[in-house]
Amino acid sequence: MDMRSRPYRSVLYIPGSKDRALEKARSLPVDAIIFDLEDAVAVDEKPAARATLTEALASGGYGPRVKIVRINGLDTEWGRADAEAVRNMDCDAVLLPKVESAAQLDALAEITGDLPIWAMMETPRGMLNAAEIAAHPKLAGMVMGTNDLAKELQSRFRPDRLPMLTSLSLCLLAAKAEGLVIVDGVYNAFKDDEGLKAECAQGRDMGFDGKTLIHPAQVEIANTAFAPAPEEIDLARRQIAAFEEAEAAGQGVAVVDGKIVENLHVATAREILAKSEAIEAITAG
Ligand SMILES: CC(C)(COP(=O)(O)OP(=O)(O)OC[C@H]1O[C@@H](n2cnc3c(N)ncnc32)[C@H](O)[C@@H]1OP(=O)(O)O)[C@@H](O)C(=O)NCCC(=O)NCCSC(=O)C[C@H](O)C(=O)O
Ligand SMILES: [Mg+2]
Repeated sequence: MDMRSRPYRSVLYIPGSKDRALEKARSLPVDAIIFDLEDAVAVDEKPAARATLTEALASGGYGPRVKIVRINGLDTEWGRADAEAVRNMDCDAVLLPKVESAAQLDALAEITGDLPIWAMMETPRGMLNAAEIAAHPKLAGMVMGTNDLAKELQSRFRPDRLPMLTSLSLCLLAAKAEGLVIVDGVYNAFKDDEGLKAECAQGRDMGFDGKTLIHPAQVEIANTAFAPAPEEIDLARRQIAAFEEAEAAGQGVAVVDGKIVENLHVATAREILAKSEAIEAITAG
């Protein structure tokens, strides 16, 4: 399956330094994993984490989960060594934090070659340059870094995320314009299921492909929120059938449940069914 057509409902951060978490992730029903060498790893542990992660990935066992390694920024003392190590790791993509320009992606690509790049979108300048960043030829996905963004914006947490909406929308527009994957930021209160559900629902409604997570307890909620619901699948099937029937009768529009169905709605219905099948395929396999 092509990297961009895979599901990304649940994208779990795992500190690259934590053996127990690296082991546990092999059995968690997540769509993708971000193996972190940046903020989840203490300064004293950075070089050791790089070695631990290289070994864990070489040992395998992560199955169909997309494996993304988040390195430290290239302007830090660890960034270059991380990028050189990632080039030889068994992973699907490299994730660069605090991306603010396409030039930063060029610099990374010089080290990591053909490996797809993902960008953390988490600074005001990154938001303003989102279109340029998304258009980079090596970029495959964007990850919202809402903790860093809140720090930079000096905004407060609100359940409705009003202070974040402009930034989330700018990155969504940039990612969608280029056909990239884009996943929402983390929900820090990992024991607050209701809060997480609400934030997942908001992210799903906005058009995000999934949510980044910090704890295994968050996985099921994200998987449910970002998968097509049974009612959506049923409606998609009925829309396709009704439209095909209308077309056969020489008409360009059908009506289902009192609402019009045109070509564009059929395209969305087919995407819903394709996503549902992709989820079934990775769940079964
Ligand atoms: C938040 C945690 C520190 C909590 O850890 P812990 O106290 O160990 O939790 P539990 O005892 O409830 O853990 C139960 C079991 O689950 C495993 N576990 C915990 N977290 C993970 C994980 N992320 N992946 C895999 N497995 C995990 C424990 O090992 C226990 O296993 P077992 O022993 O078998 O029962 C911890 O969850 C944690 O460190 N989370 C990740 C934090 C992180 O990655 N932070 C950085 C990313 S967030 C960010 O930076 C986003 C962005 O840049 C931004 O700016 O917004
Ligand atoms: Mg961050």
